[in-house]
Amino acid sequence: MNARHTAAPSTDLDHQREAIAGLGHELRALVDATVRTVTPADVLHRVTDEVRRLTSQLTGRRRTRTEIPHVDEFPGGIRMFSPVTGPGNPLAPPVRVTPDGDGVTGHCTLGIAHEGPPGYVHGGMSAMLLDELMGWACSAAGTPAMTVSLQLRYHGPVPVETPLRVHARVTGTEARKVFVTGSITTEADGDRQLVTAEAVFVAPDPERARALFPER
Ligand SMILES: CCCCCCCCCC(=O)SCCNC(=O)CCNC(=O)[C@H](O)C(C)(C)COP(=O)(O)OP(=O)(O)OC[C@H]1O[C@@H](n2cnc3c(N)ncnc32)[C@H](O)[C@@H]1OP(=O)(O)O
Repeated sequence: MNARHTAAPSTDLDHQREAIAGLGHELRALVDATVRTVTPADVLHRVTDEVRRLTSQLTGRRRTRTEIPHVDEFPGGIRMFSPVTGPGNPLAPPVRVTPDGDGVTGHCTLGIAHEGPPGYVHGGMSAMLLDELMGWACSAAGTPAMTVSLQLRYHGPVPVETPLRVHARVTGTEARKVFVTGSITTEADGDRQLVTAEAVFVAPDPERARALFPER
């Protein structure tokens, strides 16, 4: 799991993002502990009551389904609650994305919460990582777009608790269509592609984009 971000906040927005990331970090630790524990039922009941009590403290206004969080930059920027890159989402590893020469690279370590076969990553999780990174590659190329087709090949199992590298790059465009490839390797063996992907993304036409994202 990624280390908690500890840089000093400089604005209210940074302060809010810092707080969101802090809660996300602790919740990821809770999720990890939850899927590993062999503690007896009476302890689980006690913890369940405590978690229910904590959840009830997250009161006040909740954002609506289509509302873009004020801490985000959409499209193509910060997504605090993304299930892949969002530091505030306990479902996210989270993946740290960096631009590279010909696309984008994501770095993450998945835990037992993301397991499919024992000790290895769930295939759907690999698909989610690649889909997201390929979306970032589209944005990095100046064309924010949505997946219309995603084809994956699983060449070898992806280990959990192992630093991973997810790479994605745009290989071509045709009007609003963007063609993208991606791969997952371990950080230790960047030459051995464990999963590869080919995808077509489409940049929605402006009218469709307004209908899909009314609060953008
Ligand atoms: C905007 C940025 C948002 C970024 C967020 C992060 C994304 C992370 C990745 C995702 O998870 S995206 C979520 C999963 N994807 C979807 O939910 C998309 C569902 N599909 C749609 O909503 C519409 O297809 C879409 C808005 C993407 C496009 O609708 P449009 O009405 O704007 O496009 P249209 O249907 O006219 O198709 C445009 C071109 O794409 C082609 N196309 C459509 N579906 C295709 C397909 N499946 N395979 C190949 N090509 C396809 C279509 O033939 C056409 O080609 P031509 O221009 O050559 O005629």
